[in-house]
Amino acid sequence: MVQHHLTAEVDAVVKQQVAMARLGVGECGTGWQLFAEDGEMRMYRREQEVDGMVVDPLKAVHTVKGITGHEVCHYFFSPQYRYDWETTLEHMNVVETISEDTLVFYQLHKRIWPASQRDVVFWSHIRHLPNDQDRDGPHIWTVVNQSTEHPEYPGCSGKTVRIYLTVCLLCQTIVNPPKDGAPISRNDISCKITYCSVVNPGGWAPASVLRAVYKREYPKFLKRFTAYVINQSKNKPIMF
Ligand SMILES: CCCCCc1ccc(-c2ccc(S(=O)(=O)CCO)cc2)cc1[C@H]1C[C@H]1c1ccccn1
Repeated sequence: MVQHHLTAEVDAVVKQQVAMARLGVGECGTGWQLFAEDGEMRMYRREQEVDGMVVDPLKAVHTVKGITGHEVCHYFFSPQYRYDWETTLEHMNVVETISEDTLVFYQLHKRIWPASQRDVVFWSHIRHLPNDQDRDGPHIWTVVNQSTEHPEYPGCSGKTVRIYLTVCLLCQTIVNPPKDGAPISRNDISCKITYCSVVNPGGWAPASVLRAVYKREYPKFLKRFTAYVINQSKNKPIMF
């Protein structure tokens, strides 16, 4: 099978991002500050600037009952559901289908006053990995999104500012089998979610504006997305 020119990059970035996501916030060195908490959800960020621009890495951990890692990654990766949960989207389209588990997206996000409107081109890859703690346990599922270039979407349209991002959603399914040997139901499962994101906002935007936007948007996004997966999955057979 002829390899796509991105195949090697996808494999390298996915491996690197999964390794990073697996590190707890304690282990990846100090500097992680908790900035939002809601029930089981904890959101951390590190204050980081690149060429005077705020690119604060974000790491969120969350545990959600009644859904699996496969289901969380399925709804995060698949384009047909995106408008349902990504409220900051003005337009999205699949630019290229590299394979059934690797797509290239274009996304135009709603303008966030006073900054100019942003857009992004990224490849998105979904993969499951053997669970190295529990050999016969459910696999770990991940989706990695990484900015990329695409000839049809040069980053200099003038009207919008091109952003750059690396995102890793890593999901571990926890099963507590019922004592009486009954079949596993949604009451017996939960999903440990780690969401890592680094967004370079492209053109300059005031640090105070960016930090306020991230502080507001990320918790909203993760709560809304996980609620969406619960609602979509509740009356369907469990996807392990
Ligand atoms: C002045 C603001 C400049 C940056 C605006 C912007 C653009 C894209 C993005 C973004 C793009 C993709 C992803 S994803 O995880 O791959 C899912 C697929 O959509 C996630 C977040 C974020 C933000 C920042 C609003 C902030 C924000 C944070 C979470 C959600 C929406 N907006």
